[in-house]
Amino acid sequence: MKAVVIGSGSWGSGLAQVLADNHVDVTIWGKDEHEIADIRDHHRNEKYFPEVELNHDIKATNDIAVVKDADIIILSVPTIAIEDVCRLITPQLTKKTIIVNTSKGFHPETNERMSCVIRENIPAQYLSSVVSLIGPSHAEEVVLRMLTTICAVSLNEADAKTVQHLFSNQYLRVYRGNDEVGSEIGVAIKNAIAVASGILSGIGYGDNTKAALITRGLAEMIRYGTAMGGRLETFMGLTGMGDLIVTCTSVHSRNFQAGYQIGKENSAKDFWEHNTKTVEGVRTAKVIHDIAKEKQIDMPIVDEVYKVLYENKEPLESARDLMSRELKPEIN
Ligand SMILES: NC(=O)C1=CN([C@@H]2O[C@H](COP(=O)(O)OP(=O)(O)OC[C@H]3O[C@@H](n4cnc5c(N)ncnc54)[C@H](O)[C@@H]3O)[C@@H](O)[C@H]2O)C=CC1
Ligand SMILES: O=C(CO)COP(=O)(O)O
Repeated sequence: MKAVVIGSGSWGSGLAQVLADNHVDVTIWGKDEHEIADIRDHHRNEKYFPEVELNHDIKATNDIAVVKDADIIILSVPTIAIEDVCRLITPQLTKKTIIVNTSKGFHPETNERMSCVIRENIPAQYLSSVVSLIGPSHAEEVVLRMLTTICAVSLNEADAKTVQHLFSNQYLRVYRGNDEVGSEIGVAIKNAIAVASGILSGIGYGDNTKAALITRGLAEMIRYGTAMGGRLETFMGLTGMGDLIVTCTSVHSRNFQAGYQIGKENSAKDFWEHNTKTVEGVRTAKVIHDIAKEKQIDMPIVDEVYKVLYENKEPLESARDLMSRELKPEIN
């Protein structure tokens, strides 16, 4: 089995190491020459994990021809780059391949889910199926081989099983699922809620606030996700509640960190001017806000994140407005 990981950032490096630990022949392809040279020559990815020595069996290259005879290709780039990398690899493909999606969010213009974007851009003769490998998994902990569980979600059960077995080991346990809609929506929305979690912590609120945010954030995820066709039980699992918890509570989360800065400064201005990191929740908040408005789905937390990010609303005012909404029964 030959695997190629597209993307030499934090998650691409983390997943490549899992495969190398499992004795799979794995090569990382990246466009960033410095990241690739660092992995290839020094077995490190200093930009993301300054203290970590990666598995020496991970190969790395800038040459996209590496995907030619791959049995499985793992896409680990931000959602804005998924269509580009599909177009880049397609002319190289010579046989049917499993494409693994690991990105969390929507297409930057069409707002489509990642599996749909991949199916539209990789011709059927080269695509066995799309499997999304998603769940609560910060790369910073996976590279240190800390116990982690994720889910291989696909409409093709045989390919989901292949991915499940390929990645599972003593520190990474991979479950299987087939609710593509629910899972992909769950892992996208949790990023927008994690921005809210960071904002509230940045303002200075505590654990009660975080518990409230996670619980009511889950209610919004379920309301939106089931309206879009996801199954209720999916949102109780790793790609729903699981990913929501880890992203809303972890210092590793870039979505949480972005929100924290915004809450501390009581403004999103500096974030917009200076951010260079991958913060998927920022665009996701806009997508969910726009679609929920059109479909009249009540999403008060996501709406306030949207207002802070795109309408210059002060986070303190957003928190006040959330608390002074009409009083309701808990289950709705
Ligand atoms: N970092 C993590 O712990 C996890 C990240 N994810 C998801 O994985 C996706 C990728 O995120 P990260 O690896 O964390 O981002 P990152 O910011 O650490 O790395 C992104 C990588 O993609 C490359 N890239 C960007 N645009 C590109 C393009 N047009 N063509 C080729 N390469 C391009 C960059 O050079 C960089 O190497 C995101 O959707 C994220 O939500 C999912 C689970 C865990
Ligand atoms: O998706 C993740 C963990 O499951 C990574 O979260 P961040 O993108 O917020 O760092």
